[in-house]
Amino acid sequence: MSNSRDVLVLRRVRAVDPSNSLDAIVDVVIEGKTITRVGPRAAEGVEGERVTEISVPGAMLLPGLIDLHAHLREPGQEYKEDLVSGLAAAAAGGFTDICAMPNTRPVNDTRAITEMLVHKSRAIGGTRLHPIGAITLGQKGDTLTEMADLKDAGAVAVSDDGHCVTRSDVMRRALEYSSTFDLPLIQHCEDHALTAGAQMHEGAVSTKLGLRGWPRVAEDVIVARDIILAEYTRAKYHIAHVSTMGAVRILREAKSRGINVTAEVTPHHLLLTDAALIGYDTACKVNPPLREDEDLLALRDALADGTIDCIATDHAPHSPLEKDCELSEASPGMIGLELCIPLMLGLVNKGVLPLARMVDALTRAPSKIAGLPRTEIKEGAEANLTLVDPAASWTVSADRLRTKSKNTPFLGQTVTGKVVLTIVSGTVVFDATTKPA
Ligand SMILES: NC(=O)N[C@@H](CC(=O)O)C(=O)O
Ligand SMILES: [Zn+2]
Repeated sequence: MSNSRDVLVLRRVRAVDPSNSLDAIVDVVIEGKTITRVGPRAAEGVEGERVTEISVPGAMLLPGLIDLHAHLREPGQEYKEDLVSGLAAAAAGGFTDICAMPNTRPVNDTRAITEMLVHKSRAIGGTRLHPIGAITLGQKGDTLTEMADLKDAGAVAVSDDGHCVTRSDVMRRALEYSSTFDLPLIQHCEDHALTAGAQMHEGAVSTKLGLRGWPRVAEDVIVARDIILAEYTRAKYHIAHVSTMGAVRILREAKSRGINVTAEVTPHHLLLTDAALIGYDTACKVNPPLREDEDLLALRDALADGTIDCIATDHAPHSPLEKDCELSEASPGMIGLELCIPLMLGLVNKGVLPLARMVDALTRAPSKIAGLPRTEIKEGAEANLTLVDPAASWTVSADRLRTKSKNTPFLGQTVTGKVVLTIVSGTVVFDATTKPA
């Protein structure tokens, strides 16, 4: 985890940082916490006892990845995940920074819990954790939290994720209140009255399986209403895990009118459809549900053209208690931190997603939304970096994952692309360079 190396040299890496118009084979020299040299021959002459060299043939160096949406389950559900396992999974996934959703037990709706998360995660070290505070007390959707306190304690955004703020009056006040503290408000867009009893996306597959569905419009009506309220209040509004073609259309139109709205998409919504539910696999039960081909294509297009700003994992660990059961009993969610890079590189390799957009969507874009310091590859910047071996193939299996929970439909699949090194503020927090890929 820690390292006392004074100088770290990454030799001949393909450094990709679109925010600095960088895509070149270079050496990168890190001294202490800082990137001191970046260039084709930057490592020349750097030698000595305290120099550590890392050379992974064909490796790609990215600015440290940032996840706006992860569930670490602490406090309260440590049997699914805790800060130690969640931060270890984040580091192994290449994330230098992750934002933790507040749907814990109890809900993070107070200064005390936010402070606990900040202090405990700092003591653990490694990937940095940025708490997200609740919008309403207990995420019940009625009474606003003390957002000034949450922000002061370290919260970077507010969200009732897992639940939607459905009341329009509450949403209006929440947007007004959060904007006075310049906190982005992240909405889980679901009109719960339209999704009661839903197990999956409403469509031909749900009909065939005899399962109650969550229609696209349950997401679309909230997105539309919220954008109207965001325009009215001039607040910073962010859509969590957008999943429908209708929401994409509304988002695109809002952006074209200059409204302050942003959105994230998950890897699973870019790769899977409701067809994955045909075997009643509880690993594929997730909120919002996996949709249809036309949604998936709309999401891909919108991510590629920047209408959707960023990729977020929505890492949602659940134990066998919540997943080894009937679909109707199962909790929604899937893990994501350690699969994000291979899954997204898969889309890059297929020509669906330009590499520069993938990198931007995992680095600059989320840092801007959450107001976090940027991670970047340039001389003088703090060394927050992710080294990836884009050619390494590996098979996803429970024993290779650091997260406590193994709920993913990608188990058993062979993927290409592997994070080999994660550096936070000059310290190596994950290192697979010496182990076989
Ligand atoms: N995505 C999910 O299906 N589940 C999330 C909650 C959420 O992000 O809505 C969870 O906390 O398990
Ligand atoms: Zn959600």
